[in-house]
Amino acid sequence: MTVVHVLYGTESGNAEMVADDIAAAFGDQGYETVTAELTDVDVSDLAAMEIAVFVSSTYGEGGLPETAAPFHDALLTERPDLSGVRFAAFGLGDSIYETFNNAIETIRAALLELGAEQIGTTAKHDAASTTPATELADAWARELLTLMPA
Ligand SMILES: Cc1cc2nc3c(=O)[nH]c(=O)nc-3n(C[C@H](O)[C@H](O)[C@H](O)COP(=O)(O)O)c2cc1C
Repeated sequence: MTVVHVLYGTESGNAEMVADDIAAAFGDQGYETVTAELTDVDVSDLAAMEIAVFVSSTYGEGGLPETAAPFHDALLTERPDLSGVRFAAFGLGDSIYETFNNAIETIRAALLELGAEQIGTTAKHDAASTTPATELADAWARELLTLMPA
């Protein structure tokens, strides 16, 4: 069965919890999952991933978390051909900021530019809402599972 890579960038741990939840939802359905922080992902390994789920919070003025920025820089420098990669995207942010959830859009844009194809909708958790990120992650992962290739 397809291996699902869940790759996250975080500053204070919320994206890691979400990544763990998404991996658990896929694991429950029999998928093999690999969860990794983006600092530990080599851009040159990305092209071989059939399915990658990106999870990232936003920091500063709409910037990437420190653990995701080097990965994004490397993507734009090394420019791997990602035409065989399907990805899904889950962002965490806070609507108090004008730059709400910018980081996941930045990552999405780079992946699409390099030929990767998105599956499903981009989730955008709002820390100002009453919905816990893990609750949104569970619902979103269930929806994503229905879109997975056989
Ligand atoms: C200093 C600081 C700056 C932030 N900047 C933004 C921002 O520009 N846009 C946004 O949508 N959220 C912003 N956030 C909200 C975080 O993205 C949100 O709290 C998220 O859940 C943190 O996830 P993490 O624990 O995985 O880093 C900021 C939070 C902090 C503490």
